[in-house]
Amino acid sequence: MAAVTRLSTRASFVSSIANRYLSSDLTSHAPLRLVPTRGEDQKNTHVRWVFLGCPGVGKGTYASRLSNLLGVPHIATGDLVREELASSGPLSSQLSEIVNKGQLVSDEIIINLLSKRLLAGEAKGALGFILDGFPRTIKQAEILEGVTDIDLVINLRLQEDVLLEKCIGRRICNQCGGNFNVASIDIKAENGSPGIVMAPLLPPVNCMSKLITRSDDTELVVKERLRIYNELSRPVEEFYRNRGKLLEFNLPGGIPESWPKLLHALNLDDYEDKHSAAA
Ligand SMILES: Nc1ncnc2c1ncn2[C@@H]1O[C@H](COP(=O)(O)OP(=O)(O)O)[C@@H](O)[C@H]1O
Repeated sequence: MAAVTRLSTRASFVSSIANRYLSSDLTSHAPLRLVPTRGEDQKNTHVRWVFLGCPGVGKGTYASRLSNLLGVPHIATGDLVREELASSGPLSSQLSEIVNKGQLVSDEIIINLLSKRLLAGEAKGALGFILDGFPRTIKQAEILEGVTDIDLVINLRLQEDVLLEKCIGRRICNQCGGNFNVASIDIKAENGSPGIVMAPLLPPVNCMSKLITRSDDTELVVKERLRIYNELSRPVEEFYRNRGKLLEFNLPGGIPESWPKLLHALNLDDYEDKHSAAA
């Protein structure tokens, strides 16, 4: 029940950070608001969770499932970057060069995209968030800490050879946006490390002809993203570990094996039962 209790923690009003943390040219953009501007005494039920983990680990998959279950927006900064890329707006060519090399976009650009997304959610009355792909640097974690209390940080873990295969096998339907994976993973237990089996996550027939691969999911770029994760994002795990907020979760396999265990780790097994009974 601990997680359900966390769902009803008090709302906190978040004010502008732009002039506290960012370069002056950003102060004209939307401030980063992480929680709607409602009364502190109002009993808002919301979640302020963060997903950490290497590229390809499944942050998007599990964050999106939890978002549906808990009725909280799933905000993936990678999706915001890809939307900006697809919009052919002023940032588009600059972003495509960075993303296709597997590098990180500047904190300024990311905060700006995230702020806009949060304000749009706020305008629709969204409460709380499940962040995926942010924070990715210590500076981003400090910015986040300056504006809101994060309740929980879930760190998804998988061994690196599996991550590489999963990224390379990832496919997206360019019509419905569904995420699939053609990789069939079967790694035997070795030298004390457990084996892992992950069945492919194949698309329905009507998506088959519309599958695309992300331009940054090539072997070379994935290896660079993993290197950058280890250098810049791994310290973020330690940041939250030191604050007692990190839940480490070693994925035991694909979605059928991992999802129930993740719900159990989050004390949400009852929550899912009640949710499906009410639906
Ligand atoms: N918080 C962030 N800070 C900087 N760059 C980011 C951030 N989130 C996403 N990006 C950019 O978008 C790309 C795709 O992000 P994402 O879909 O989260 O990828 P991954 O599968 O590597 O976790 C990243 O490689 C990076 O260039």
